Amino acid sequence: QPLSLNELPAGSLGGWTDLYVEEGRALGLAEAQALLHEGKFHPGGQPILSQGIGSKPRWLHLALINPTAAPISLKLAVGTTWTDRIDTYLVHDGQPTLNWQTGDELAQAPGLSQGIGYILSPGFAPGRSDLFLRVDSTDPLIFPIELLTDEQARELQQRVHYSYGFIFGFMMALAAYNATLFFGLRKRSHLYYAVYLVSLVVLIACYTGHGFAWLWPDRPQVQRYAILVAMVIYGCCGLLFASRFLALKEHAPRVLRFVQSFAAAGLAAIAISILLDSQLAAALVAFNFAALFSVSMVLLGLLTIRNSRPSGRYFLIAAIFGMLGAGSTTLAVWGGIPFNAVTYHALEFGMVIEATLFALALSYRFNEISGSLVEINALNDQLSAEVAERKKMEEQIRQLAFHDSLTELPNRRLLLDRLEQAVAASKRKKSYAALIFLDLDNFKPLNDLHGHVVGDLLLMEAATRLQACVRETDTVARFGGDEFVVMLNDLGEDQSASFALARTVAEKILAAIAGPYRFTLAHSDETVADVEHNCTASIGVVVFTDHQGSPDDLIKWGDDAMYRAKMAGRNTIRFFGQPD
Ligand SMILES: Nc1nc2c(ncn2[C@@H]2O[C@H](COP(=O)(O)OP(=O)(O)OP(=O)(O)O)[C@@H](O)[C@H]2O)c(=O)[nH]1
Repeated sequence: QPLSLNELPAGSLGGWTDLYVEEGRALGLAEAQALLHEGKFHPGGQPILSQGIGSKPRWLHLALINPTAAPISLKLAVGTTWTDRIDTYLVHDGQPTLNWQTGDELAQAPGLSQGIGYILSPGFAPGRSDLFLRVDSTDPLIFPIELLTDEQARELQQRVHYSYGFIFGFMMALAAYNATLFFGLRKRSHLYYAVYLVSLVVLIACYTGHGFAWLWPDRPQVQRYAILVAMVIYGCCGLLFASRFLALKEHAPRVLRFVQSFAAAGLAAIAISILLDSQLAAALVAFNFAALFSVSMVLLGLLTIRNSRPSGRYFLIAAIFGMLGAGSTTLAVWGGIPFNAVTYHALEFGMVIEATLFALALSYRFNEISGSLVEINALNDQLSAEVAERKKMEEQIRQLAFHDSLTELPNRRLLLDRLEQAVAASKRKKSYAALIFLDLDNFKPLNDLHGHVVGDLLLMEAATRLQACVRETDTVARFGGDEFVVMLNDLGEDQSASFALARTVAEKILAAIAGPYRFTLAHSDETVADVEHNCTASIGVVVFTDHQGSPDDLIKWGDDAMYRAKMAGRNTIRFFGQPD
């Protein structure tokens, strides 16, 4: 029963066709017509003919009738963009009126419509027409046939263009975002993810015919393998990303080796198929690889879940969507499940969901890392604080070891060290230095009368006064009890000038110490008492240069001279080596 062009059903017209499978040599139109007359064609049955990889060429016949008095022009949309060869004949009143060849075997394939197939604009004269289509494809043979009005065809093309615009835009934006993240964060998962997305865009561009239409329209030999190679590369990029994201190297090195071998085997097999120029072998490799790839992604996700890595959960869900999508489309194109809009576009739906979930997985991973970074920073701060505290303690220990805790002046140990340096320096510079040994006079009665606290206050005050008498480069040390030692460096090369200088300082010290001391004491019964005390010092001075003595000698000589000052009635100065 011819199909009326006035009342065309929606969707693919495969159910209205008659079908003949070519055995052996290729037939011409006349032979096909004869076979149709002989009743050798059988009903097409399914709306979309789907025969899988490497099927035999087929003839399809569609009887049509234009019941109007005027010619009707329609759009005939047939095949998929990867169909190798389509020969279309329109016969009116037994006479061929149209003979049209296309398919991705031909350069500048006529009528190629990206994302749809091939679109032809036949005119149907009033009365009966017979449409004969010979289709030959090593790539999976999927053959929708639709007759559309100009308006419907335009709408279909627009819809397809917008959908792919969205898919390409979404994937490329995500890829660019992840590439940027990689350059910012130097995390290779982001880079591999960007590469994986780009490989997916390339794959989609290949099988929708965008590549063939825009990039290599004159190279059908490229088109012959482009989709199949893109399928394998896409799988390898997916595995690369998964291996990195799931850190297989660290957590499952054996699985990583297996994944690497699988990817290498896929690449080698497709390369060999191309070298042998076997499109059939390449198609079998690509489809088997794609199917195994989908399964491996899910297995990898399961493996990481088993190893209780939380980001593996996102990965698994994403991989399941990806697998359902890629698996459905692969099987539909391969001929395993019915080919329709849903199964055909399942890959794209699945991938948009997968990409979104992978992006979530990556941000989750990012959160995990920044969480650890915050912890590390906190630990670092704690550690820095502890190091600072330790340094402070060390400083305190050094202070205690080399300083007197009451007056904070250098103690005897540091004094000996400085004396050693001073002796060495005077030797080097040939200049004089002086050691002033000082003992407070009648200090004990102060302690006895007012207590040790007052004695301490006086010692501290005496230390301050001593420091005020000398230069910063000189040293004032507490030798012990009420004894202090002042060292004067660099008095010059002249002996008598050095003696004079040392005397001047000693006298200055004598005067400074002799000033009255006033303290206000707060007793435990909350009464306050003012204490005034006059104190003097006996001073022994040693002026030395070069190797006149060791530090111990110098101190001893200073002590002797001081003792002479005590003997001379206190509050006076005596020089070592000089008569009284
Ligand atoms: N308050 C206080 N007293 C101290 C400290 N170290 C030593 N003394 C006291 O200082 C006194 C030192 O006495 P001496 O130097 O022997 O005698 P002095 O009374 O000063 O008499 P001369 O030196 O002979 O004039 C002792 O009574 C010590 O107990 C200290 O750190 N604080």
